[in-house]
Amino acid sequence: MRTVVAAVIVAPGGRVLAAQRAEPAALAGGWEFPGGKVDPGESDEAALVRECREEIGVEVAVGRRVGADWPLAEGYVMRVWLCSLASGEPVAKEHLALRWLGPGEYYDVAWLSADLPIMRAVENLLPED
Ligand SMILES: Nc1nc2c([nH]c(=O)n2[C@H]2C[C@H](O)[C@@H](COP(=O)(O)OP(=O)(O)OP(=O)(O)O)O2)c(=O)[nH]1
Repeated sequence: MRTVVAAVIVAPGGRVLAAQRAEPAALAGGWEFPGGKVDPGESDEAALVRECREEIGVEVAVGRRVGADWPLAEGYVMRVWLCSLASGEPVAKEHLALRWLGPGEYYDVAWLSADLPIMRAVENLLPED
């Protein structure tokens, strides 16, 4: 079983960063949390920081975990953490677009099917404004 890590980057005002996948064709256009596969020998947290640096050009501070292992297709599980921005502003290096979703906008994008329950869990963790 391989692990995919993903970062729910939370900014002031309860904004959450969503990223639109560019590939593969089956997932292109769907929205996800920045992240990717953990490399052999790499820790989950190191992979999370690396992927955010590579994909959106920011340094993140890793916070609390969201849920346990979230099932993905094809022998993968996803592990998710709340993160905050330590430095930089996100830019789409590998995605089609990035979008900050404020409270009331969390379901305004077409989340990948695995991500919809994660967004619901995140909503319960974020303080209400
Ligand atoms: N990063 C990320 N992947 C997700 C999410 N939801 C979801 O179903 N996935 C799936 C899509 C992909 O099949 C897999 C992650 O693969 P990836 O393409 O992001 O991994 P990677 O950056 O390491 O890319 P690669 O080196 O394998 O090309 O997990 C999510 O929120 N974030």
